[in-house]
Amino acid sequence: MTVQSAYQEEQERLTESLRDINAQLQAIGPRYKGDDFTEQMLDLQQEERRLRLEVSRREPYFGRIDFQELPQGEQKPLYIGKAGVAKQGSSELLVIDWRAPAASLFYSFTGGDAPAAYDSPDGEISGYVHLKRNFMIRQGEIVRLVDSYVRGQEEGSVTDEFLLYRLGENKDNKLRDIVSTIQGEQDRIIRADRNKALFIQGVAGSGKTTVALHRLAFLLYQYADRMRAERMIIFAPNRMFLDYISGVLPELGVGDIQQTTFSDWAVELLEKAIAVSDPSDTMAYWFEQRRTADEIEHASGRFKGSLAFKAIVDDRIADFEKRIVPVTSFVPIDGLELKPEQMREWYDTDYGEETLMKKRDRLVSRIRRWFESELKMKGVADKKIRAKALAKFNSFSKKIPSYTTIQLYASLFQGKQAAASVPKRIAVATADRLKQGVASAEDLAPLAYIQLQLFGLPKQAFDHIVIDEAQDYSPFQLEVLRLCQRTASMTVLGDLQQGIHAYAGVQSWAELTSLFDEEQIGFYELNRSYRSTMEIIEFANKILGEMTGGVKPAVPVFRSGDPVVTEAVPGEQWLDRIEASIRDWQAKGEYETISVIGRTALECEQIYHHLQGKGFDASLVQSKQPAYGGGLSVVPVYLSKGLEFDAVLIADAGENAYERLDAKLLYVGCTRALHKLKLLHRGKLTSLLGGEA
Ligand SMILES: Nc1ncnc2c1ncn2[C@@H]1O[C@H](COP(=O)(O)OP(=O)(O)OP(=O)(O)O)[C@@H](O)[C@H]1O
Repeated sequence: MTVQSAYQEEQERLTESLRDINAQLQAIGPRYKGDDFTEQMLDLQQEERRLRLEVSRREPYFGRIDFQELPQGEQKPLYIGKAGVAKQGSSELLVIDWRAPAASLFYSFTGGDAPAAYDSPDGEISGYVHLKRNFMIRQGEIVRLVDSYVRGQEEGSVTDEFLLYRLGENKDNKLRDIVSTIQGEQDRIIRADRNKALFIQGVAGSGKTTVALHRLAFLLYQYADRMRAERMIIFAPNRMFLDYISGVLPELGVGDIQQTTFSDWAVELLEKAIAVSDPSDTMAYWFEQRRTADEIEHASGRFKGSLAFKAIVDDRIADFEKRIVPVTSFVPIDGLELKPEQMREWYDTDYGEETLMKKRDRLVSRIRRWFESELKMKGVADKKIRAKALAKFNSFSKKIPSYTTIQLYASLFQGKQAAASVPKRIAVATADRLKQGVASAEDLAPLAYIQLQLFGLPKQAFDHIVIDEAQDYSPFQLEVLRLCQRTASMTVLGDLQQGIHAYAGVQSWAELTSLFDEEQIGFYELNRSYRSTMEIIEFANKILGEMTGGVKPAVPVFRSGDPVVTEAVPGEQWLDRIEASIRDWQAKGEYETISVIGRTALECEQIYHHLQGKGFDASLVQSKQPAYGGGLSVVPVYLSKGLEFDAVLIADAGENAYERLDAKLLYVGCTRALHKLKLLHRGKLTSLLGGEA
């Protein structure tokens, strides 16, 4: 078949499919507004269906795979879209959902004449793939049609033409879904076993964030009866990043998943009993001035995030628990005695799995009930005696220790015990802070942990947790989240090579995986980078050189672009040359998003004001920012993590800006670029890049 006739045939089928979808949409009645519960439920279902059809109307499908099931099946075309659609009034499928078992073939098939297979609820199904076709459909028209595999042609291998086309596009201010071009190694993660803690080490631009979001959509589809969106949660590094990723799930037809930062979540769990210090202060401390390797190694965040510190917290909690059950008898009136053995028995046997403060409060209530009923049985009616007994109860119960989370945490930094277990400078700084009712980000994991031990989780446990940029998490943080689940079902993703928050995060995945039993873990690596051109990736890989920490360097997709340029600039011309580069790029009109990435917030302010003064419509990204608006932005390098831009200008890659310890920072900055990367440097180029004058 010629390309022309294939196109015509597909266009006819598309028009027919759209007619069907439109007819189904029109047949949906108005929304129900009454009070009847059953009707309301039906209305919700209908509304969901309407939304699915709306998604389909925009782009009914993006792929087709022709499959012939063995041993005797017929060759059938399967059209794959974001939502499955049946023909009107029939069970025959016009489009199958990308998450359906058969659709996995579209992603996993790598070519060749041998039979391919996919897992279905009825077991493995194998057969021959005859055709793999990609479409791009806009406003009811096929604007692009690419056959990436035709059986019997081109040595039978799948080509990447469609992927390359998609990767070559410009980006705006939001991350997008990738359903039409998910790659085999990504698909394996998306469809991986539900009951596992999946750890994903993925190089910059390998699609980690995107894959995690698609995985959520898959889990909700596949385990609709067991997993609920409201019981899923995504942890991202900051609110700007949350805004950046906020478009993907709705595009995939998924709503209601909680999206938060660890800090916001912990403050909520602590019922806002404590304020959190401004994260920009921490950022400023670590990134605006030079810090030594020793300072990083001995940072209080590393100490408080460690399992060794968790053991100290556990000891403190155990000590509290040991003191809950009184060791002396309670004697409210002469001749009436409640022995400690009895109280111990109640505590140990009756309150089972309750949290500590609940057990403590129940014990106190029980003691009160005991003496009240004893007095009644003994017929003690004298008001004076009763009042005296009550006073005795009050003083007895006061001796049973009681803590708020913050009190218990604060007690770790006071007294002799603290001196023995917590370094003095950390104890003093933390105690001072807590006295003022303020916690720092590093206090939140232990505080949340204590809260869970004392009072428990107020809401339902999570069905699934996604943690993005997990290399910046401490083992203690992950342990806290692990406790909020019934079974380990997590997607934990990150890149050790981008571990720029070394003062708080981990240096190896083992620090996090060791929290789980071996059989609970799945470990995946993503080494192909989809974001940047080959030139940019090869350039960025050089920055890390040998210091890869056991992580394989990023492998580019074969997408070539402009060479990376480094340019020396005299100090006095620096701002003008930044301006000239941007002007040049904007004049070409090739890029939608451009970022000037500076080393510090101070440097960025300077650049931003200069650009503003010259009439540029730029935005300055700051750490508390709730959203990133796209266009031209000026971003401190440490805030650029997770984002991407069509063109990136590293404002100053001089030796003074990036020393050896800053390799990961510069790597993060360079790997934000999709198509164009240029580095200016005042003075000598950083030795990370060869150090030329
Ligand atoms: N299979 C794919 N098809 C098309 N685009 C893809 C694919 N995988 C990833 N991308 C694109 O690559 C870019 C990087 O993806 P993403 O931000 O999810 O990667 P990441 O691994 O989280 O990156 P980083 O760690 O550098 O922040 C995005 O623009 C995404 O759309």
